[in-house]
Amino acid sequence: MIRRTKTPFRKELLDEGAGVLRGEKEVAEKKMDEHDSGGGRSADKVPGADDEGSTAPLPEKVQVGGSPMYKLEKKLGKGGFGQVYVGRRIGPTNFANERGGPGALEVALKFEHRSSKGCNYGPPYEWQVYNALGGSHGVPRVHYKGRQGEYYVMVMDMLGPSLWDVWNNNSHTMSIEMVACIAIEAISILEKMHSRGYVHGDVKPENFLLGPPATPEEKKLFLVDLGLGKLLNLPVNVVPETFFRDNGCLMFSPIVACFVTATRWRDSSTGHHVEYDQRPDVFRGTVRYASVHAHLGRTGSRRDDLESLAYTLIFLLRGRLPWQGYQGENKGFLVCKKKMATSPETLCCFCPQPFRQFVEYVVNLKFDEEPNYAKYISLFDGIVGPNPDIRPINTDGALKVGHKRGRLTMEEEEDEQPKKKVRMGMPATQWISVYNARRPMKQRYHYNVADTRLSQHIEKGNEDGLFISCVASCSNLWALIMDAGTNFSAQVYELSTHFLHKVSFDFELYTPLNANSTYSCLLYSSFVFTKEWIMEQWEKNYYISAIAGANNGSSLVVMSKGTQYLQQSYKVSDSFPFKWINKKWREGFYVTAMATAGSRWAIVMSRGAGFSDQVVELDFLYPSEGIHRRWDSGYRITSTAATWDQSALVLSVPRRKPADETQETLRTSAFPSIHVKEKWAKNLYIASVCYGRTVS
Ligand SMILES: Nc1ncnc2c1ncn2[C@@H]1O[C@H](COP(=O)(O)OP(=O)(O)OP(=O)(O)O)[C@@H](O)[C@H]1O
Repeated sequence: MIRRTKTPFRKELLDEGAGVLRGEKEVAEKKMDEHDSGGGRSADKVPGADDEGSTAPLPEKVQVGGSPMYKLEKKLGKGGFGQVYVGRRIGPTNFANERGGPGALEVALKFEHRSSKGCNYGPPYEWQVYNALGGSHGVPRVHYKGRQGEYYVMVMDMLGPSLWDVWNNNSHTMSIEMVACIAIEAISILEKMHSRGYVHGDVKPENFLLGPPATPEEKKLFLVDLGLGKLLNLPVNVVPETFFRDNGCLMFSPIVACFVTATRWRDSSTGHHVEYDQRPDVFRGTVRYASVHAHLGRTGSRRDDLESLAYTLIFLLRGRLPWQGYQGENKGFLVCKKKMATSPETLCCFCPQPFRQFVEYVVNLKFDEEPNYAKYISLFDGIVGPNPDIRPINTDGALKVGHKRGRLTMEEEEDEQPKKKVRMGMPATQWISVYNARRPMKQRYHYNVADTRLSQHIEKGNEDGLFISCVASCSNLWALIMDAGTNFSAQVYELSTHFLHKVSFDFELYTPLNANSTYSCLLYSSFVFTKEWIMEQWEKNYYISAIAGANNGSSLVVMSKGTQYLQQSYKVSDSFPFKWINKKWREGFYVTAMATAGSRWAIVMSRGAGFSDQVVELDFLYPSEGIHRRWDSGYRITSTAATWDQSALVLSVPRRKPADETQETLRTSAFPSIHVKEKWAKNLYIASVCYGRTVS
């Protein structure tokens, strides 16, 4: 079985991969920009698209893998990696004249340059997927493939226009019946693909093609572009170094793992669902149609294809999606935020009921939940005409799914529990409090504490032998948790109005490994005050042990002596700095404290944190599903922070397992004062607390 390892090597490896993905994201976004501004052009057919293939001229004639000879004719399309041309069969041949099939007079030739990112390890990854799926329901057949000169060439059945072309050529409209037929057929195509263990990963109107016009297949729907897995390829220059660093050829396997899990939801050797993971800097797909989970960097699974299909259908029906038109560097974040904030009712306000129901079903699917394809198909039965022969799109494939339909829906309806809806379109903020099992100890909390009252509580706590274990802020008032069991020997704190709000750059500071070495830091005048204070404390062997930020920009930094930390580094940034965290993970740092002030994040990472692995769950609401999955794998929440938009939870695996691993979390609209006492009665103590966005 291919498993993701929990070694630092894995982090490094995936980070390199993520670098590639960020590159790909730009491609996807660029395409969307073209799409958004031009309005009349398909994302795959943007002006200047020809430039990319200019590394080497395409051959005039092609013959690969025992195929007949083809002459290149008109260009059919172009994507991020490949160029597709009509190939006309020429010359003496033993092949019978066929319309389709291996002897077809006209074929589609897909060229991919050997230096393309999809070909770092040899033939494009898409070839493997076509080997497994080609010719199955809704997937075109590939007849020959091989390399000619600088290009990998795939000879496949010629198809017709894409759904985007049809929509575009029909004044940006499509009839309800047509879209309902597309829904039925597309769900059945995805069902077939998923049943073979694959997910597509880039479902969008441009990737659904009809059969060639004026042929018996002109109303048949096909799904193309099966090569999304290639996006996880690493660039050639990082491969050798990464491969050999751990000095074992087995180190190929994590690469294969991150490669394969991109397009398979089911592990081919074990038959199990692939493991859940979230890497917030990884994005696969096309911004406009991507699922929210894909935006957030979660491992792709069947639900993502269905969510993208839902957006595809609504786009074809309404001609526009509510998150179109965002531009700039922050586009992915803004689009994702808008998707989260758009309820199925709002998204489908001008669409017939079945479309809304479909959206509702698919956005509520769990990571490894088996979609009920038959039920989704049956939603659209009432819209399409009763006679399948005169439907605008052939829905034959769906009949096979439909055979099981009656039975399935009945069983399903009996068993089905009402589901909690995840996307209500109504943002709200709450307290998140995390409780750990501990040996009985004294813990004290204060909340709604104004700046002026802070010192009094802290001094009293110190007198009673308590030190601050965590801090948080709500409505510019502080919450303070003080414990007897921190193991700290001394503590200092700094209340500052200059910590977060004036900083307009990302910056970081390092403590020296020993007190004599020089600091390596960047200075920004507005930050000097707190920065200098922190550095002074670092000199005296105090380390940041808790941090909170208020909406008015002020901050509370608590530094303690007697921590196990060896070195510390922190960063303040406008968006969640996952890339930086990733980099620091590779250097042996782990997140030990987090805070937000307005929409800014402050992250503290430490060496010697006592963790063997760490992950981040980032979402526009409380990421319950991810947390439960992580808990099951031995992770426990160690830091929390939330802005008005997002909540981030850091989960870690401790090097030394506590005797009792119990951890509970609460979300409450008011500070959980009564609940805390109930938890204490069970020897559960507050380990982390924050206030911010947790419901949507
Ligand atoms: N078999 C085919 N017959 C006709 N046209 C095709 C065929 N395959 C692909 N095309 C056209 O070429 C375009 C690009 O193909 P495809 O999506 O496979 O390329 P890609 O480079 O892998 O794309 P992407 O950038 O989305 O990954 C399609 O949108 C479609 O217009």
